Amino acid sequence: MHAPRIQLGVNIDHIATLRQARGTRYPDPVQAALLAEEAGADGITVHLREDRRHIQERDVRLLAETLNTRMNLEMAVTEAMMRLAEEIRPAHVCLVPEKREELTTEGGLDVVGGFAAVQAACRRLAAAGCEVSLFIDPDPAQIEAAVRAGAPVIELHTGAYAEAVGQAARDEHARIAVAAEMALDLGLTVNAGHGLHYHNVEAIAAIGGIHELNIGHAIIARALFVGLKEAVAEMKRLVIAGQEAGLLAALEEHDHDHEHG
Ligand SMILES: CC(=O)[C@@H](O)[C@H](O)COP(=O)(O)O
Ligand SMILES: NCC(=O)COP(=O)(O)O
Repeated sequence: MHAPRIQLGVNIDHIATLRQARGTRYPDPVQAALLAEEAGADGITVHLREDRRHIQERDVRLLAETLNTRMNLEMAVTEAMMRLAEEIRPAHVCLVPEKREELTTEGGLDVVGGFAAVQAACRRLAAAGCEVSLFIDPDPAQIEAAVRAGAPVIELHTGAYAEAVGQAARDEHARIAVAAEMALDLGLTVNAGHGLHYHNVEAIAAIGGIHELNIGHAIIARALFVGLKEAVAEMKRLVIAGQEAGLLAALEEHDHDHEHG
């Protein structure tokens, strides 16, 4: 059974969080991005938040001129962000919900509730040459709305899975797997991310057909102890191992059905 190798997008927001805490020039997210690429990152993700708590507009502009892979710009659907994306034209734009008071992105984008605005944003970004992704919960209604809005890609929010334990984690994993299958059947490219770390990532990578995982916080945290290149390389090994385990399980299931069916 052949499948394209799963991609790892490294989110470097948390490098900028450390810099912004003191208002220094270091650590530099651009330097981090280049090291992550050298260590095997397939793309670099940045979330330019409205409150500018980590990544700054200048970082996005510098990255656009420096990256050797591709930028995935996460942003809210606001007119100011739309204009910036249309000017910079990142390879990928992921539309995300944003609340100023949140610690981190709490839920997925409500494509159903904000349909007209999301659809208009998808059209504008596609016209600017960006591949648009919608960061949504693993919810059939949101997936169906993403297709209607014209987004070719979704990123399934794995935060609830990452926070759950025991049976609840297994239930959240099943929700993501069912959502991924539905989205693939509808012709979408399926990415996933948020809260993934070295102990919970393989089970998500094992879900059939996932194209890319975007991971930041855990990689940057691990980099404190092993260095950024090693932290990225370790995560990449786990992601690929997870995908291979998933493919093997699918093959065994197929053989079993064939023999007994
Ligand atoms: C949308 C998403 O999941 C990431 O961009 C994540 O939100 C980054 O971290 P912060 O939530 O700390 O900005
Ligand atoms: N879209 C998810 C992302 O970019 C990384 O989120 P996290 O790993 O920092 O939680």
